[in-house]
Amino acid sequence: MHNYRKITEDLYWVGGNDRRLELFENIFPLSKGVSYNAYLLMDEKTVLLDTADAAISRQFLENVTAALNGRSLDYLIVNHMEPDHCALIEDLLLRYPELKIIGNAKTFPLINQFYDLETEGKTVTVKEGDSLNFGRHTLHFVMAPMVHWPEVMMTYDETDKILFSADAFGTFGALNGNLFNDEIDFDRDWLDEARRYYTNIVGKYGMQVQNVLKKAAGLDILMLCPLHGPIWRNNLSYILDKYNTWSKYEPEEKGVMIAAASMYGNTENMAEIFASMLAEAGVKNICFHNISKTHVSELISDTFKYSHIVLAAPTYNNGIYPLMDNYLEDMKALAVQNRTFAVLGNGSWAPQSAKLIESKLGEMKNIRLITENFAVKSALKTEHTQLLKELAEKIAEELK
Ligand SMILES: Cc1cc2nc3c(=O)[nH]c(=O)nc-3n(C[C@H](O)[C@H](O)[C@H](O)COP(=O)(O)O)c2cc1C
Repeated sequence: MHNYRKITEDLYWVGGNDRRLELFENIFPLSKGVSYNAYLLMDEKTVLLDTADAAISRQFLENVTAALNGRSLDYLIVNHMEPDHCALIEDLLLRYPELKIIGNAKTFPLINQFYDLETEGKTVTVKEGDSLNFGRHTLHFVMAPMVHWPEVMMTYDETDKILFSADAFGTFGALNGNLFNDEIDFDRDWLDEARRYYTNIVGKYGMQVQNVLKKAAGLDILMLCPLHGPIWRNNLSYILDKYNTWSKYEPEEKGVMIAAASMYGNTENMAEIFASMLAEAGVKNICFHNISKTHVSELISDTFKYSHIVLAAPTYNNGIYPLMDNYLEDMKALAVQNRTFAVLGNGSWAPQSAKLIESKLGEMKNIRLITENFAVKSALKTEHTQLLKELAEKIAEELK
């Protein structure tokens, strides 16, 4: 049975939710599912903006068929060629043989790479600033390369002032019936997943996001329609400001994130004691992760969120404890920058972890280190506590 939704007089949401998928991109845990959004414009011509993931093919096709209400589909705009949004192009071509596909010069080679489709004579290539009229609506195309693939573009409806923003402004999390941001408590229920989505999926491409934000600033936008998560139809500055902060790699909050790795509990104990010292020094905004329990995507999300980060890890085979090493590699890959780090090391015979972690942090941009090879042997002893206390007080002072 179809489950499409009306957005405006002639625009419909024809996407669907997947609450079964364990891992997005086979990496990121989805505790709250994910939505794949697609939009159908019913003008003199019928225009679909993106398709969906194969997992929701039946729901999507039923929605499109029902919303078309007996009409045929004239155009498909492919804003993004990632398979979670383009998996159903073939199904549409089979159902609507007259369908024309609108994309840019980078879209069509990707279609041919992923699929064996007969698209000869069925494509319309657009470039930056081009516009097409479909009756009442004129849509114009805004290239958004690397937000987060090279072919990504956004489509701006000049008539109703709606930006179809591809993956930008999207979030993990299935829609719970409510489709619009003004029907939900985004800050309470969605922000953490939106940050986790942005930082892990698009985080590397801050500069490209900045470019798109500049383009968006030149448009009069009343509604943002992303490919995942709720549609924004008021208070747009909230999500635009978040994107601005995240893409500039600026901390969202003054506070401390502690990421502790430990096998036998001694490094963890040191991190716990350090958390208490921070609290006693007056720091209120502290979050603590045992990195063996917290998925690295959440660690990355909090790394983007907090101003100060404490990494605590034992030495492992003359190297960094593997899960900490993996987290550091992810930080590097996602271009984490502009942060203050303190590193607490441990090792029973030749502690190396602090030195090695600090060296990796040194490869990242604008990282400030407030420790230098601080390491204990096996467990924290009173001889180290004064130093730790001073470190906690220094951080507290900086957060005032
Ligand atoms: C597989 C393995 C490899 C280790 N390699 C080193 C090492 O290269 N250098 C060192 O000083 N300690 C090494 N250690 C010892 C731990 O780093 C050390 O016992 C540390 O205190 C453990 O902290 P934890 O109680 O937080 O797990 C190793 C331990 C294990 C299990």
